[in-house]
Amino acid sequence: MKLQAALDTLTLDECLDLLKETNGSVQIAEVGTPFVIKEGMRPVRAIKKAFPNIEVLADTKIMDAGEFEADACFEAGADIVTVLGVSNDATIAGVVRSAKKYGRKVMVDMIEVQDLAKRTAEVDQMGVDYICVHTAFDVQATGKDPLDDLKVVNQVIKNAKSAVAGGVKLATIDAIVNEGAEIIVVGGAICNADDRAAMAKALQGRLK
Ligand SMILES: O=C(CO)[C@H](O)[C@H](O)COP(=O)(O)O
Repeated sequence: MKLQAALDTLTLDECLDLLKETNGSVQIAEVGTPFVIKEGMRPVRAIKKAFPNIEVLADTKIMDAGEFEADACFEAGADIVTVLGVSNDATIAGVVRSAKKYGRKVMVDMIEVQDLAKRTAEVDQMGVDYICVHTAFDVQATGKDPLDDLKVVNQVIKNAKSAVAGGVKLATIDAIVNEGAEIIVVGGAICNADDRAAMAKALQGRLK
């Protein structure tokens, strides 16, 4: 299991400090979608250069022009790129082609997929590395969390590994760990913690 820290709202300098403070607890640094919108691929390059041993995920949530957009992320040094599960198969296939070309990985973000079992079965046949269940930030306030969706994906997948995102915190991580996921994504619970290093260490301590 790997802990992925989602860096969504901090500045680049704050992210570099966070990764220094939490070094050893975080295996994957996610350059979050809001961060990509603000800064493009600059944080991907900077984080990869400063922390060559940490995997960098570009959370681009690609929806079209899959190969072209994924190429740009991998050229910047991303180890993993995200594409949306609701995208056309041709878009996901393009991202997979790009990843194979660069020797990198693809995560499919299943945010807002309506028939999760059906789409997971389809995407699982497409050569992707991770299938990530994701409770959208905008619906987390309703109390929904991603555990039930993770159970669905874990029952269906035969090739890809599962990942989970959306409001995961210390109080909810044990149930996720017990269910099983290769990557557990935590954003706000680390970035907004009073002591980020202690929080990342505590979360990492719960992983198997
Ligand atoms: O992709 C995202 C939002 O679309 C976030 O990075 C992901 O949900 C993790 O952040 P948090 O733990 O704060 O929900």
